Amino acid sequence: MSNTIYLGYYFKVEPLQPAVEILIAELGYAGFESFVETEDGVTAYIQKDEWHDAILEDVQILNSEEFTISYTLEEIEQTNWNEEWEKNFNPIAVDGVVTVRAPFHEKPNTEFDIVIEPKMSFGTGHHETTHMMIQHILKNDFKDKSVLDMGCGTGVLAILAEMKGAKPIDAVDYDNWCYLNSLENVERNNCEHITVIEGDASVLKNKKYDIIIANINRNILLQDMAVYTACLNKNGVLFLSGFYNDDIPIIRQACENQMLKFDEKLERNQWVALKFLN
Ligand SMILES: C[S@@+](CC[C@H](N)C(=O)[O-])C[C@H]1O[C@@H](n2cnc3c(N)ncnc32)[C@H](O)[C@@H]1O
Repeated sequence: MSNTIYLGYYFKVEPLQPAVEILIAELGYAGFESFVETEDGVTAYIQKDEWHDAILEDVQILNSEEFTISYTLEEIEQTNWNEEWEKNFNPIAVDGVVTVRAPFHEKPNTEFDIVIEPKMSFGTGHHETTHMMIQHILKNDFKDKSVLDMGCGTGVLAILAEMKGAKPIDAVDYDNWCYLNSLENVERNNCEHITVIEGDASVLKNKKYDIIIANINRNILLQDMAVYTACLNKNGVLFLSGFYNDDIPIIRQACENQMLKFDEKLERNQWVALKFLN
């Protein structure tokens, strides 16, 4: 890690909230890896290798007339990411039942205590979509269910599924960093039933699951929906997130094309997490 070249985008945002929160979420989906909130906005980092010309094209809040957002850009050699995120990562509590925290935070009193070293993978519980997927997992029966966590990030959802009694569990991510980070976090939480796999939907051939959790993004979900549903057992459950309220009709249609039935919606700040039944 020590010599990786990053690009730092220094965003100035006026007024700050909720624009900064939305900006971070959108940049996260565009591929930015790390964020540091500042007095007048936010600094967002992306590896130079991951950067492309159209990186800000889908960041819709930049076109908003409600907020004034400007930025400057700088190339940096980042050597101390851990220190940056440790300063900015607070524990997250979901519904007073689950805490997602880093190893250096104090042990909480919640029923489920998930310790993750997020470094740069998505899945600290801070994002709306992770938060709602945690809520879905809490509300549903996972005892002895086989589970796929597709796009596992830090592995946080797979880890909670195991804590709720699921087994066996496959946690899949196509990003090498997320794969390694999930392996670390699985071990850190003493999970025994999770297999972490590096890859995309192509690794799902001949697999079957009672429950599939996929918090990815609209386009990947639409692209891989048929593969997911082929892996879902009869009476299985599919949880989807990583998209906005406005995307529901197209996602619902894709699920209904696969004969899945819409069952429940959770919503936070226009992000949604849907539950479908097979
Ligand atoms: C929004 S994050 C979700 C992380 C975590 N599951 C959570 O809920 O916080 C989406 C993850 O999906 C992964 N991903 C994106 N496209 C993928 C694909 N086609 N196959 C597998 N993983 C993918 C990304 O690397 C990222 O870690």
